[in-house]
Amino acid sequence: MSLRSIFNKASRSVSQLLCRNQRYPAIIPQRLRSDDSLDSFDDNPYSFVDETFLSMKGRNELEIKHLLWIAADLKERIKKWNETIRPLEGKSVAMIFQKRSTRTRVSTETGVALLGGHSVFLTESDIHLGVSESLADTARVLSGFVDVILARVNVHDDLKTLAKNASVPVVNGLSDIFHPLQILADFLTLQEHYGYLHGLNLAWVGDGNNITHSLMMAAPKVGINLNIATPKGYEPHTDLRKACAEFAEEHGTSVNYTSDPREACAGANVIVTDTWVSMGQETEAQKRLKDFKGYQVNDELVKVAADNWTFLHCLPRKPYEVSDEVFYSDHSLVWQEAENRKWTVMAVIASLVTDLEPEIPVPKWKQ
Ligand SMILES: NC(=O)OP(=O)(O)O
Repeated sequence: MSLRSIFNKASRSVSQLLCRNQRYPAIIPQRLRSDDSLDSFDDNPYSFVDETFLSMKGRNELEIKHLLWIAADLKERIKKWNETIRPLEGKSVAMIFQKRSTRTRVSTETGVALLGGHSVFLTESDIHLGVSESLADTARVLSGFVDVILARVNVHDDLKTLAKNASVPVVNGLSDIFHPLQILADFLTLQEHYGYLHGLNLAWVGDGNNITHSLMMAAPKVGINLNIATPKGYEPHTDLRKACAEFAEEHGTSVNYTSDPREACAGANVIVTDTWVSMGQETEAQKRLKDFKGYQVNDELVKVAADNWTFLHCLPRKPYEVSDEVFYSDHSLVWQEAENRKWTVMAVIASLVTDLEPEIPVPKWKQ
């Protein structure tokens, strides 16, 4: 045994001893189990309870932090200590994709494999999805084969249909309304960079889209203050603004909306943006490029940010929304953020179907 591996082993043992009394309550998988809970799937896509992992609207502070802790634990133990952790041995994940993907697809496939599981990538041309077999029937059939369904859909209602009819957990791999997996990766990245989440001021600059909505459902709960700048007509959904305000009030955080990117970025620790033309909006491209003029995150805009500012982007990136100077700067955490998609989706899937508990010490959430 080399000196290095003896040192690694000793460090791991000390970590495990230190964290023994610091566990959060385990997350109980909140799957649909009885007809009673079907009532929560009403016609309003914004008001349902998050029964599986569709939006993070229904996830509380402890659950979000527990997922981040599991993700950090997997990253440290597998990547740093080279441990073998295989809680998904014998388990399968169906990955339904109605849209293209690099990060969500590859992070899930490789992450599930790393945990000992098996994934099946299914596009609309592979299965009878909504064409010669209804989504509901597809959900019922897949539930007999796999332990988790992860789906990237055009319309959020399709996720609800899958979740309503599946007897296994359904994970949102992106919909028109939410992208919760991305937000977990963002939080893990910020936790790694700053060493805490509570008290960070995060400025969103751009479209009030699925990423914005997911940030709004989670950031106030973990102590992050939000300043959201969108052009008129591209604001986040009103019902979600109401929910976000309630989360902020409950957790003592702030949420502000403006159409002025400079106002949103003033004093910001974290600046986040996304493409101005999401998948499926290609026909609106010309109008959107015009409407978002002045919203580029660039050297001029970041002058008003805090000295320790960082930049996040879910990717893929276009130069319209962020200049090369910012995107490739030392302040940009985008590659670390992309990698963290893997550790966080692993945490979500493992926590839904196994009793996996973290072994590293609980992260320090406050400065
Ligand atoms: N951020 C993200 O979801 O990337 P993909 O579209 O490549 O999955």
